[in-house]
Amino acid sequence: MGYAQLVIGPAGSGKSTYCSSLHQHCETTRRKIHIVNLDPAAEHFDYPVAADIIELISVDDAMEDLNLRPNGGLMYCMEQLEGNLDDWLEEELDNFLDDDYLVFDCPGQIELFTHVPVLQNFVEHLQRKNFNVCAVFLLDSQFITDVAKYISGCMTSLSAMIQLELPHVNILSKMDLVKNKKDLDYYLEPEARVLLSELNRNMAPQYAKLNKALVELDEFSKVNFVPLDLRKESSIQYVLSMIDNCIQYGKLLMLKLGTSIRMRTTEPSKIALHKKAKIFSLYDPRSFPIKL
Ligand SMILES: Nc1nc2c(ncn2[C@@H]2O[C@H](COP(=O)(O)OP(=O)(O)OP(=O)(O)O)[C@@H](O)[C@H]2O)c(=O)[nH]1
Ligand SMILES: [Mg+2]
Repeated sequence: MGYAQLVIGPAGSGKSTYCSSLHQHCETTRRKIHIVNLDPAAEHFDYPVAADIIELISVDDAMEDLNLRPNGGLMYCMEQLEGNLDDWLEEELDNFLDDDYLVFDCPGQIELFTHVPVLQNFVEHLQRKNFNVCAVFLLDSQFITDVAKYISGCMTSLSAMIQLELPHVNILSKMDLVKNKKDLDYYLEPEARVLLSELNRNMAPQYAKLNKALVELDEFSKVNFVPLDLRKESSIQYVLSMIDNCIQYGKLLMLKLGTSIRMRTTEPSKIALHKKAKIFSLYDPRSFPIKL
């Protein structure tokens, strides 16, 4: 059983920076993760690249060979990825161990997770290879300076959730740039009634019916954001443990640990205590209180 995060979100939302900080955090905590670059336009990396789509195709090559513009070039590259799942991806995955933890740093074109099936097929392939996959959707906290932008971010996330049909964690990135954290409480625990009145106040009256329909969407209540401040290890750990929970990372490890503890000690109270400590630190996000 392998584990994977699919890091998605609009362009510039902080996906690659998140991957790099996550890698550093895992190094510090002596945990092994591998970051795979799926962005054929990426040139510089702040993390060691365990596998790279550029070895298959790059946007520059696609643009030059087919006379495409950057967006067309990127979509072409992603189609190439889709067509090479059984060979290129298969070969790359063979380089990892069965229970490895991979983090896929995706491009920011929103069509990739709204209406083009590339990532959907990619995920299905990973699942066939026995990976537990979680979608990690990043939204720039600067994006939600007003309620309309917040709703638009939620809709994008929702469409990724519906398309990918994966366990899904929404992250509000770049929290270090938020001056007044209190302003965000409103969005982190949104109330439909308050959102609606705010929307109506900001928009022309002809949108009132649309606003009401949007805010009352049942699925809308499933979109919740977790703030992430990369300056704080506790914040990274909190987000990571939420994602681990979603993909049940640690369950197998815990079983193995349980067995090895039992082999070293036969005293039942000690076994229970050790197990409890491990379960708590591996699974429970509350063991890493988040301070904003
Ligand atoms: N202050 C601050 N800046 C950040 C943070 N995360 C990312 N940035 C900046 O935001 C910009 C975009 O970050 P990236 O990590 O490249 O974003 P991305 O989502 O990978 O972008 P694309 O790959 O182009 O879609 C860069 O200038 C980063 O330095 C953060 O947590 N805080
Ligand atoms: Mg990037």
